Amino acid sequence: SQSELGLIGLGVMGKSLAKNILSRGFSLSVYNRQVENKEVDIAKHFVDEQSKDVNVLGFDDLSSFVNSLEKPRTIMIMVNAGKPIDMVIESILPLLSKGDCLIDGGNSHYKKTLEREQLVSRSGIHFLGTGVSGGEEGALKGPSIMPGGSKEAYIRSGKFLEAIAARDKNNNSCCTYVGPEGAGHYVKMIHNGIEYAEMQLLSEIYHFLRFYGNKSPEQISGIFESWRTNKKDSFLLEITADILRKKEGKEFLIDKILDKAGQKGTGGWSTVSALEIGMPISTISEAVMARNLSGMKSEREIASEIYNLKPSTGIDDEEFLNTLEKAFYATSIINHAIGFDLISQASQEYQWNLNLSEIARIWTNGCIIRSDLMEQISVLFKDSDSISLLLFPEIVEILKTDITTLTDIVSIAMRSGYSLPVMSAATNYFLTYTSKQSSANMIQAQRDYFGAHTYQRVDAPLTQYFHTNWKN
Ligand SMILES: O=C(O)[C@H](O)[C@@H](O)[C@H](O)[C@H](O)COP(=O)(O)O
Repeated sequence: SQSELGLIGLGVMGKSLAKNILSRGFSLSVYNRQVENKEVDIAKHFVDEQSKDVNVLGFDDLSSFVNSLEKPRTIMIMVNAGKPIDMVIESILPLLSKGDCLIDGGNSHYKKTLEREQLVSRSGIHFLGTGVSGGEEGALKGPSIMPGGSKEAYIRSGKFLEAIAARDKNNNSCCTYVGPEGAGHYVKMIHNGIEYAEMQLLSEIYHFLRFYGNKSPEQISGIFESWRTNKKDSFLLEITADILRKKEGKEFLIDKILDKAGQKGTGGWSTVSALEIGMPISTISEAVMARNLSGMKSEREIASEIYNLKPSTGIDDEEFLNTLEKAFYATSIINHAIGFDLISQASQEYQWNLNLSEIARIWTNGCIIRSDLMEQISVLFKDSDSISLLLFPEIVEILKTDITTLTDIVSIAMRSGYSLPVMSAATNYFLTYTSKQSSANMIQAQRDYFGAHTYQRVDAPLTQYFHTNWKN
């Protein structure tokens, strides 16, 4: 008998997803190309590993793989983003029939996804550019899934994705049709942007508590564990507290890890997208810049010798820790607001008609940024998703009081010689976002002074632009 679903690419995510699919009772064909100088037939090896009661076929030949699938075919492609996905499409397209559907589950760039969708649709093939979040464990037990592309394809193939996805608190699937074209991969990209900033926020707070607060990793783990209560829990807070308890012999593993952060691009792409559509993205771009700066390890070592700055340590009493906890949560809210504002703006820019409440709902479980805050965001956007998160009364109530915790912690850190890139970016963003009068009138004057770029006036119709001969 033929398989209901096909999966190409048995890497970390592909293998876990394949096991997830089999655990839901679907019949599955898996394909993995023969890797040079590797004896093992990866697909055959995967099949041998599975228990006998699952329905799986393994192939290292693409046409036998395609012929093993029920028509119209649905094939998930789990290979690295970029060239590998184009190579798979190129080799499989001639083997497919009209109405078949390809699902790209990698971290592909949303503009490439649009190109690929247009390419395969010329052969009558459907394409779903699909964000999959949750890492290895999420892929196995239930990730958050963000499919975008042809609605028709989703109507037919979405059932597989909805079945393997995580469940939200009402037991609904954390998978929904996000929108047309590259909307699925766009939303996954911003998911990763928010993820970058949340990770950086926890990292800079860990570092501040470690060196300003003179706390051991274990003590900091305890503090983060305490923050997980009273509806402020998140997957990233949970794993960070876990990481800080990990020992190698008597030593903490965190102290053995080199402070040079890697990245595969989605945070940077989010920043480029914000620049393209003219939106602020400061918490996310600062997180990307912090990774770039961390990469300059040897130069930082030279600079630290030359400048020999001595960051001071401070009093980290109960009050300080309470203030820090509030500042952490306030920064996280501002970071999420920035991410959702960008999604909302992109939705208008590209006419994708994205549903922010549904996007937040499928991010309440399975994905890396799942959190109690995301539950609240999903509910808030249900009422209206045309305003910023920062304008909902429930959020105003929190930030109106807690803005002082941000300015307190950031100023203590700055005075003591510690950088808090994401927390200070959030503070700067919020102070400007909440000020009727910004400093941009001076920018307009300077631009007009040296470049006659003209300016609008507060006392004239906004349709009129003025130029001043500043020298006279
Ligand atoms: O949602 C997820 O499951 C992760 O975000 C996943 O997509 C991956 O781990 C990122 O690629 C990490 O991104 P960097 O390698 O850029 O940190």
